[in-house]
Amino acid sequence: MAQDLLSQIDSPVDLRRFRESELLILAQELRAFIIAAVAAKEGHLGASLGVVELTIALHYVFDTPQDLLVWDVGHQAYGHKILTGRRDVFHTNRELGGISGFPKRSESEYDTFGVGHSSTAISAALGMAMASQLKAESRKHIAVVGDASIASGMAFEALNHAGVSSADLLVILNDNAIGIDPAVGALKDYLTKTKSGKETGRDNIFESLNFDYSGPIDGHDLPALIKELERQKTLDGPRLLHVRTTKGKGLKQAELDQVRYHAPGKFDKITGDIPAKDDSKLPPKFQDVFGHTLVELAQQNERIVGITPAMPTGSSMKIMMDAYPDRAFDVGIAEQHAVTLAAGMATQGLIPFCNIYSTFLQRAYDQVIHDVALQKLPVVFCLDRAGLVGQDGATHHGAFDLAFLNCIPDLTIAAPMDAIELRDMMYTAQLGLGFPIAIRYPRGRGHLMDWQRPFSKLEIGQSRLLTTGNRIVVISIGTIGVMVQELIETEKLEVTHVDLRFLKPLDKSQLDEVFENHDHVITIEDGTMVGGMGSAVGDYAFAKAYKGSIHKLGLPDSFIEQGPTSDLQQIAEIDRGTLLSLIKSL
Ligand SMILES: Cc1ncc(C[n+]2csc(CCOP(=O)(O)OP(=O)(O)O)c2C)c(N)n1
Ligand SMILES: CC(=O)[C@@H](O)[C@H](O)COP(=O)(O)O
Ligand SMILES: [Mg+2]
Repeated sequence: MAQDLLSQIDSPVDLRRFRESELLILAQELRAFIIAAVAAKEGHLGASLGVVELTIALHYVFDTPQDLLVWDVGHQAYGHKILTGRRDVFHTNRELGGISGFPKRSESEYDTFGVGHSSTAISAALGMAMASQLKAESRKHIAVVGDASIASGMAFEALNHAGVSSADLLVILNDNAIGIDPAVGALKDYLTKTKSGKETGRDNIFESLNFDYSGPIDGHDLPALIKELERQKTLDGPRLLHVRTTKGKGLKQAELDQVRYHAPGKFDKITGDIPAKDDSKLPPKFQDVFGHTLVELAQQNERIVGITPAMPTGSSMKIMMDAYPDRAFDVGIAEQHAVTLAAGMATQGLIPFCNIYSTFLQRAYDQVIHDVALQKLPVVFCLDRAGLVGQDGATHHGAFDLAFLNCIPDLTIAAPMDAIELRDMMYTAQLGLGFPIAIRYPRGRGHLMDWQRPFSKLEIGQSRLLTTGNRIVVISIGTIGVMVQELIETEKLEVTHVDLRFLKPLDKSQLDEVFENHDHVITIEDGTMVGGMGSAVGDYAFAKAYKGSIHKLGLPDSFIEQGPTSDLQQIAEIDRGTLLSLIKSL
């Protein structure tokens, strides 16, 4: 790039020295930098490309970090990171020991709020604005939130509150008409139709909530953005600036196929092409086993419906949506609603398969307890991305589901070891259980090529004895059992292995037997050790006055950062080497 302005920017202070004409060149450089970095190292692409001009304009006009800028989700904040002192370490984005893929308070004073889950920015920025008022500090507070994220309940709650506050809060609605998948819902229709605030007057939804609404303006017109932000800077109180952008802006393929280029993996930085991969010789991803199995079951059972909160592609619910458009629903980023919607459907005899990433179910905890379990409604929760997820890091690991679900009465909790078990659990779940069940499985692929076997009904709460040894028993839950079994077989260990299958109800008769015949119990899981499967087995052993030793392997009581899942397993000591050493030491 001829001028290389980007390399002159170590902080937004440097940026503010540029002339507006130079900022246009800088936008090109920043875009090229993001494309090159993500092409080589993977990560979120489309969202950051769409806000290049907005990011430059915000740091140019506002006095960051004195003025507080909050990004929603944070997957669009790559430009922000690069302009705020992290250009030279950006090649470590999402790597083990590198910078996080999301804004993170411990990483930079410009990262005012840690994000990863959506729809928090307005609440957080409002909280900051109210704190500034109380402390009589003069600063601006800006929340940048996407069109899909603003449709979430939490964002509405924040708008509702902000509208009756006098807080100095500027909400920038970054409207690109898409989330990860095409945006859904009535608000999307409304936003698409919105013309200028002046034309719609008090009919404008944000004005009705007491916000000073401006826009929509072109989010790629840098001079216009700067002008408007300069104006906004002189204002006070709750205001919303509606900015229209194009996700993937500046890379043709990313603009044309916005879903694929949300996080495309490695690609050619010049052509944008994603290298063709032949996946036909690989075992399927668990999400695809879920999607195809759901369609198979739906063919046989017309009471089955599918629900996803904004993750049709990631969860493969899309397979069901394509096969049965009238029976599968993307409800937008609305985990709480998704769970209670499923509960409502279940009251009327439907069998909802509600697929939610483990980490995002955290948002709907009360709904699982109050709306589903307490009423014993037969909702089938399929919890994808359970366990460690890799590069998304601490905000996204599905570390807590086993622990937070196990204390809920009347909820069955299952975790398949492989694709066949996943299918059989889904099959069993729709046979008219009369109670809710959560089936959790991880990100990525299983290990079985031959997985599309005829269904078998599983006994709820019954484990599977995989090997019989003596003295030592390893109890695993979920896919980590594959590693355990492979270790036992390759090392020819005389160790008993129980694939627990169900955390709840616990297979007490199997546990009684292994306590009776073994001196040492090892539990291993890819969830937190605090309150997880090991705790449940330990509690039962205590109740039975088991005299042997119990060794718990699981995620520690600390947040685990990003990195390749296999590295994180080693760090968390739930890997093959750790298990082998432990077995040998016993
Ligand atoms: C609570 C929660 N649910 C789901 C997600 C997964 N997710 C990440 S980005 C995204 C779409 C966001 O769309 P939008 O707000 O329009 O931002 P854009 O990607 O278009 O910039 C979703 C569903 C999440 N991060 N948090
Ligand atoms: C930012 C966000 O929350 C999603 O984009 C998430 O990174 C998707 O994760 P998967 O890649 O596991 O679908
Ligand atoms: Mg969007």
